[in-house]
Amino acid sequence: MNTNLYMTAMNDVKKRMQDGVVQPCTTTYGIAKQKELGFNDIELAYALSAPWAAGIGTTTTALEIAILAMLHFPECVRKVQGEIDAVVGRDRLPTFEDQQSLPYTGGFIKETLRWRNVTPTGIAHSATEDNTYHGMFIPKGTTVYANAAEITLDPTVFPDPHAFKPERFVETTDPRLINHRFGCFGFGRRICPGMHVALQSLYIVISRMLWAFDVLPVVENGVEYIPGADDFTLGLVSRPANLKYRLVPRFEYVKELITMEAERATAEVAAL
Ligand code: HEM
Repeated sequence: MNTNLYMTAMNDVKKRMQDGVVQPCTTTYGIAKQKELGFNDIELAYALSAPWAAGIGTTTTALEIAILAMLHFPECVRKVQGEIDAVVGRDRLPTFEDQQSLPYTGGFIKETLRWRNVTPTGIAHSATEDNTYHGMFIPKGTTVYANAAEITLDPTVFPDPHAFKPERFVETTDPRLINHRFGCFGFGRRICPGMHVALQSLYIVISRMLWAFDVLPVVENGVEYIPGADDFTLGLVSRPANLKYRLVPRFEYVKELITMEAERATAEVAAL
């Protein structure tokens, strides 16, 4: 299935290159250099598309963790919505231009990624040389995991680490928090190359979601159901289990504005 998907995506760009209606991008670059790279079509399609696959499950999981946090910490949601309403108003959706003016919303996203880690054990690395760490000998070739989940709960950096406090990233003079590097994206030279795409995606989706909707618990047999804050699937990417919620429009013309925005975005993509 992946091969079909990746080949279709690449062939679409090839056709648009032939028709002269394409913006230069990684794919146009790769196609132009195919012979020089020595890749056949399938190899090239994978090289161009597969890195994005690493970004889909991870980014949607981060969004699900944000929704879980919204259900558990409605007072933080009200502050995000208050900030968005004051800065953006009611007549348009938030845009990337608003991002710098929405510090609490930014803090909410940072706190989401800190509170519950998308990849709690990080990705396996291999020691490239013999090491001694805190008196423990780690021979070359050892598989090493960084305990990412614990790193983002370190009380010396994040006091009261199990509390959800977006303001810890806003009302601070601590350079470790101001320059917070998001442990959930890994470390060193193999740090996630899609980190900035992920952060921008989360900003635009979360700010627009909370501009438009209240995120509320579902009601089952007359009782509000809130998924457990520690109820997560096991695996490299760890998702909230049994996540259920309701999106309730915050005002009447939400549907109309969102439909208009979807049509505008579709037209923009078609024009590329
Ligand atoms: C919230 C979303 C994301 C999370 C939590 C995340 C997390 C990670 C982590 C932990 C690693 C391993 C880093 C290491 O080895 O130390 C990684 C690697 C990687 N990520 Fe992401 N990622 C996210 C989004 C994305 C996106 C959107 C893309 C692509 C557009 C992407 C592409 C990649 C690739 C290609 C690698 C492998 C890099 C390498 O091995 O050199 N990721 N990511």
